[in-house]
Amino acid sequence: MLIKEITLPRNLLQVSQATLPDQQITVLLGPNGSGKSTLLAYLATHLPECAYLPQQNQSYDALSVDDLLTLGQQRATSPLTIDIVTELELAPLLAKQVNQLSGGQQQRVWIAFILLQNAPVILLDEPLNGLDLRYQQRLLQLLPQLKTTILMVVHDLNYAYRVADWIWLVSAATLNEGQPSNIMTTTDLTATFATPVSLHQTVDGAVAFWI
Ligand SMILES: Nc1ncnc2c1ncn2[C@@H]1O[C@H](COP(=O)(O)OP(=O)(O)OP(=O)(O)O)[C@@H](O)[C@H]1O
Repeated sequence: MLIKEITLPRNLLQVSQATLPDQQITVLLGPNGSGKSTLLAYLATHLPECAYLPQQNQSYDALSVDDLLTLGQQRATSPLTIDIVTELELAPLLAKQVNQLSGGQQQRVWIAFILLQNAPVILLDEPLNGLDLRYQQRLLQLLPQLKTTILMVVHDLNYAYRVADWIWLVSAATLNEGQPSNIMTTTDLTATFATPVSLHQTVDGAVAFWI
């Protein structure tokens, strides 16, 4: 596994370097206000060739969905082989204006806009915001197929555990990183979120976090 060493801002975290595994999914976990969005915004301006989905989307609202997705495609240096419009079921929305869509529909469109750019690094700040179960599941299946380097903020521990190859856990200006089973321990999660977290193993071996 190739690992990118990246430099982090000293004013945000006590650690100055972290690893972003190449073509893997890294999930950034941490409490509200711990600096996850700030870190992603910093990386978006310091990592070359990355596509960035902020927590609040920019306003290209007057554009049609079709035009916005075309803009995403135009930013790609090579076209994506996966059909994102089909994967995220966007065909019925193409003729509509982005600002005429529901919150969850808009989020799907913005995710598609980012993924279509086929960037070597993708930064997603809480991409699950507004997505119902069906599209959370779609994204869970879609992201690993992209085979690109992804760093995403997720609050749902179970989703994080399932999608992540690697975890960054931020808290009190520290960053602990490693494989999900090493970092997402009940002791560390309980301490990080100042909330009791327990872990249950189902009969088929799946792991479930409970709060
Ligand atoms: N626009 C801003 N101006 C001033 N301070 C800000 C601004 N945005 C965030 N902060 C501060 O920076 C710190 C980190 O915020 P950030 O949004 O990065 O946290 P976060 O971990 O993404 O939180 P959340 O889980 O709530 O999204 C917080 O203390 C916050 O108050």
